[in-house]
Amino acid sequence: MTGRGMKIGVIGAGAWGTALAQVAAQGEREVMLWAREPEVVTAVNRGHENPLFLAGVPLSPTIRATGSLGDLAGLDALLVVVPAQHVRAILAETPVDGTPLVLCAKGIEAKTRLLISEVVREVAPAAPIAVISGPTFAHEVAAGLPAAVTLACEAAALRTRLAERLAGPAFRPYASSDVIGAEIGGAVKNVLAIACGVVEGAGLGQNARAALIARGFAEMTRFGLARGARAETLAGLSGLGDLVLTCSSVSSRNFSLGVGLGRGKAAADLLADRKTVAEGAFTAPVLREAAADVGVDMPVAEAVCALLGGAAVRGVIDDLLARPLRDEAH
Ligand SMILES: NC(=O)c1ccc[n+]([C@@H]2O[C@H](COP(=O)([O-])OP(=O)(O)OC[C@H]3O[C@@H](n4cnc5c(N)ncnc54)[C@H](O)[C@@H]3O)[C@@H](O)[C@H]2O)c1
Ligand SMILES: O=P(O)(O)OC[C@H](O)CO
Repeated sequence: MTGRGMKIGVIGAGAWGTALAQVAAQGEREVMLWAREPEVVTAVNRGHENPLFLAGVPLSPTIRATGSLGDLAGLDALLVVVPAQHVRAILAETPVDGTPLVLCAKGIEAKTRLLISEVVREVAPAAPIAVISGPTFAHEVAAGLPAAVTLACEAAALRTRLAERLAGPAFRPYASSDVIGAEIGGAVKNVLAIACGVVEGAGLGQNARAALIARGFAEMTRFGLARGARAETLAGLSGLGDLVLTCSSVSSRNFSLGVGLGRGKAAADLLADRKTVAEGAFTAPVLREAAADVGVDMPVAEAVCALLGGAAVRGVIDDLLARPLRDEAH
């Protein structure tokens, strides 16, 4: 079978799961979308919209929503798009067996320090794994605006089939075999986006933001290389590409969280009662631990942890600027 005939299911009907269902439904192909919220199931099936997470985007009528994970049995591939901290629990209830899983969450599991592919190898050991990651605001992708992603999978045949299945006139997957590299870029950029939001919120200027993106990329690269990622993946769509996007726009939930912190608001207040996820808030503390595990210095990520923990913005910035001078290559 060519990739074009693959039957696709999507687990998670937040903004990104809904946008990816829309991508997979191009050409009037059927897609099964699992939503946790019954009102989302009803809205997608009756009104072809997801007002809770992707308001204002008309969805393809060939997307069928379900609240039962059992309805995903027997499909040819499942896109896993629940937030990183929930992937383990949701997959434990999903009939996966040997179905390929395409991991789309950007984060690190807090209680284990595992990348999501490592979590999935524990919970669904027979499933082949791929990762989609890159600079993709869901509302733009769902509206059919051009976007490109890294599609990483070690198995060349599956990689090709998934790329054939998901590519569209405006959605371009670029193939890679570096699963860990694609995951690390997506997870780390969310933490760095919070830092860039702080720069914006505290009014520190465009020079400071550009410096932070460059030094943040140096941190991402040090950590990624220590964990076995390839440098070209980190410099590609899922690393530098997504870092630049997320560090430049209030469309990013992580950047916006940072703006609030930079204006002196408390993290607890900014995070309370939110329906949408700012993954960097969960990733920052575990990234600090994971970096220490491999002996990598990540001062920007450390600063984000301090701010999320309630430290005053001015003091954290002063500490960052007062660090000993060093070679740029380190
Ligand atoms: N939104 C984007 O533009 C975008 C783009 C690329 C990647 N991502 C990544 O996709 C992942 C999902 O983000 P999103 O933006 O689609 O979500 P969202 O913020 O739009 O919605 C929150 C999601 O979390 C789910 N959820 C909440 N509590 C849960 C629980 N206990 N168990 C399982 N699911 C639960 C909700 O059902 C909903 O699907 C994240 O890792 C995010 O970083 C998002
Ligand atoms: O809104 P954010 O910060 O979760 O970013 C969304 C995507 O990851 C951008 O690629």
